[in-house]
Amino acid sequence: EWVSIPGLGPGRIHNQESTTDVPPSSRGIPLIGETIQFMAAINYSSKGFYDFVQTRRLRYGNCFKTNIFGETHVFFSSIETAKVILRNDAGKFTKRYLSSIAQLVGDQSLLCASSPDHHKLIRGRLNNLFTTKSLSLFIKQFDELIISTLGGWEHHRGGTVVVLKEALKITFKAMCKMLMSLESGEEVEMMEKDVAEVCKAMLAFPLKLPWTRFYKGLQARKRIMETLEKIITLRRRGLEGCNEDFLQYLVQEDNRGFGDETLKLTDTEIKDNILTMIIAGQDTTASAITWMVKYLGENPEILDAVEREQQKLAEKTSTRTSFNLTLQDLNDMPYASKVVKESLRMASVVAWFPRLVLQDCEIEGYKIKKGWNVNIVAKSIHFDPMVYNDPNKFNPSRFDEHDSKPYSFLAFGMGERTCLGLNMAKAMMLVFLHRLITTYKWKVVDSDSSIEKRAMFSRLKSGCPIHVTRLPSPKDVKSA
Ligand code: HEM
Repeated sequence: EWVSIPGLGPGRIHNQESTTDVPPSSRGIPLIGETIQFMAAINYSSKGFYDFVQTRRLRYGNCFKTNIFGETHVFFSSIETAKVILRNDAGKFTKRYLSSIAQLVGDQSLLCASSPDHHKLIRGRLNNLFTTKSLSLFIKQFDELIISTLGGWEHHRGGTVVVLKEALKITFKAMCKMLMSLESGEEVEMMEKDVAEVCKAMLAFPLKLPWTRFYKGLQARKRIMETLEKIITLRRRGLEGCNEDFLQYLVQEDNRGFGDETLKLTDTEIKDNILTMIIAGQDTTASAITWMVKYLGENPEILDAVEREQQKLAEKTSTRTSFNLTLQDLNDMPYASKVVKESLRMASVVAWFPRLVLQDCEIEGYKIKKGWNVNIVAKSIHFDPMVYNDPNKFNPSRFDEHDSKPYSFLAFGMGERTCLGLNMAKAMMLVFLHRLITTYKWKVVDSDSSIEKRAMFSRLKSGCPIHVTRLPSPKDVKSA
């Protein structure tokens, strides 16, 4: 169970020494600061990074300062500050990841773009890809993918599958198809392994020696870039049919040229951002799906309610010529949508959002200096009892009321850096849920809640193994 700390209002200070306007902190060791404690939490604690934050929140309150990798970091856990920093009205903040992460996903990546102008350019170009039309096509493709994958689960190891492992395979395939129309083959398998190596290296100590995780991650990135280069070259030469995918759109728009060279994305920008979208979309969504299955497995009444809703929908779709799920079907899943939202709150897959301070400013009464890093801890907000009643309880109905506090739900971030793929992520979770529930009776066979060590996104260590037994299909039920 996550520890919740009642009564920690914004800026409440527990440290007697902190009477100045500098955020409370422990000094740590000169130069190294609290790097060791931070890395220890990521590498050894069953709650990962969150353990580092929670220990200090208990000591100092919702705001504390520390030093990691030679830089000053201030962590904030209140909705008021989340609003100030994520809205960024005065342009005082920009995003900045640890430089090791930027090296792995690429310095042209939207995820890491620090310069506001560069971010705006890339975001503008990528944003065009996330239309309702592409979402509808994606839902159909994802549904077909899920049906074909899920179909064999009852024959797999006596009906036991590890949800995270399967979800990672499925979301990887979905991303590759949507982005580049890549479906199977050696290239895809190699890339899947390499993307996993890149992800593993993200929170590793940034040492470039051949046996380190970081080095292996960089090598994997190099191989991915070479594959993407080959694919882009073929597309630019018009040698690869007329695919309706994100890459084709990016290449075509570039060929049209807009008459403005500055709006063109270079091949490096395209490559970095294809990798970015695979990383941003695969691991996060697979982790969220896994947590959702775990929470439902632990809450049978909620599972019953969502089963009723989904079976009703399955009866409806089984009478249609195409029984694939549509965007409209997903809009007709009000309870499952709340299950998805509540799972995202509790899982807090992206636990914190890092920003760089561009100008001296004051937050929560503390002086924050230019050059410092400020971090919004979404997970602390999601588990704050002042924000969510009984936050450790999995309760989708808490979202029945529509008047939630602003900046209280941060699973996809907020403001100018909000997740670009949020509708696709929610769609994947809903389609997965529908097919799992209407195909199988299932139960979780390992209740461990520990988080996987060293993972960039919050992932369940057990991977959530489940045992499945096939249900009769709605058509069989009718004809019986
Ligand atoms: C459940 C799944 C997902 C979660 C929880 C998630 C969460 C997030 C969060 C919290 C951010 C903002 C971080 C910040 O402000 O510092 C973000 C950004 C981003 N996400 Fe997602 N995401 C998910 C799925 C996806 C998918 C499927 C895609 C792509 C298809 C995607 C693409 C992106 C991109 C490109 C950004 C960077 C946006 C920018 O900086 O302007 N995400 N995501």
